[in-house]
Amino acid sequence: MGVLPVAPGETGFTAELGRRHADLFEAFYEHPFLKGLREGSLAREQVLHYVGQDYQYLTAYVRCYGLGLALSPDREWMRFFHDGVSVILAEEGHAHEALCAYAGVSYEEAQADRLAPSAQAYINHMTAAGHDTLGVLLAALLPCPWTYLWAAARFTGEAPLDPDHPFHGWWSFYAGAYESDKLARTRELLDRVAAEAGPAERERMERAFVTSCHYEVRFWEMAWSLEDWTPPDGS
Ligand SMILES: Cc1ncc(CO)c(N)n1
Repeated sequence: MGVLPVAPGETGFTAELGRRHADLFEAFYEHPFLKGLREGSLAREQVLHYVGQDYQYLTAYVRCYGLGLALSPDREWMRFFHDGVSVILAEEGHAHEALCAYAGVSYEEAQADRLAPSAQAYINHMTAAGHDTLGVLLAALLPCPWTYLWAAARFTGEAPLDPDHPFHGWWSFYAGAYESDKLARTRELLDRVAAEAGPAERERMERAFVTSCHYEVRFWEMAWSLEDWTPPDGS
């Protein structure tokens, strides 16, 4: 087991989730696609497949924040979802642009016109959570910032990021403060709803969280294997 996503002594619902499912964070970190992002060794078409799908994924993520707005009990929650939407719309493209620069294409050229199966499944899962409770929705949305932030902090914490690293812009974006605020805030709000939820809802929250963790790993696998809708040939 590598570096835990939760600091020793941290308490609360999300700390328990992180501890219980640390194996999925590890699978995320060790996936060959993320290893390729660390080592700067990905094939151009893998990077482009990822960018095209991730653009669509983040668009869906913004829609899920819209569902969160609709479920918000007060303006504090509304501000959280509103600010999250702003960061994604205004900032997160920079991470993709760093990948496009590596592949030598414009952002427009990297766009995909169809979701791959794993991206579609992840989006469907988050959207369904948005029709449950605020707690279940937020639990489904948490692995997105948590896995990336934790991975970026871990990687850039091991050694200073080489300014000439081919994916420097991508790693520095996720290691940056913007996202790290979002993670702390998401965990704080989720801990708060979990404390008020009954056992049945907390169980649905955990299930939603774990499913999203699995989908994070599968998103790498999708990009790594250039997954699309071509039916298996049966051989
Ligand atoms: C699939 C996925 N998960 C998490 C993030 C981080 O925002 C992202 N860009 N894409």
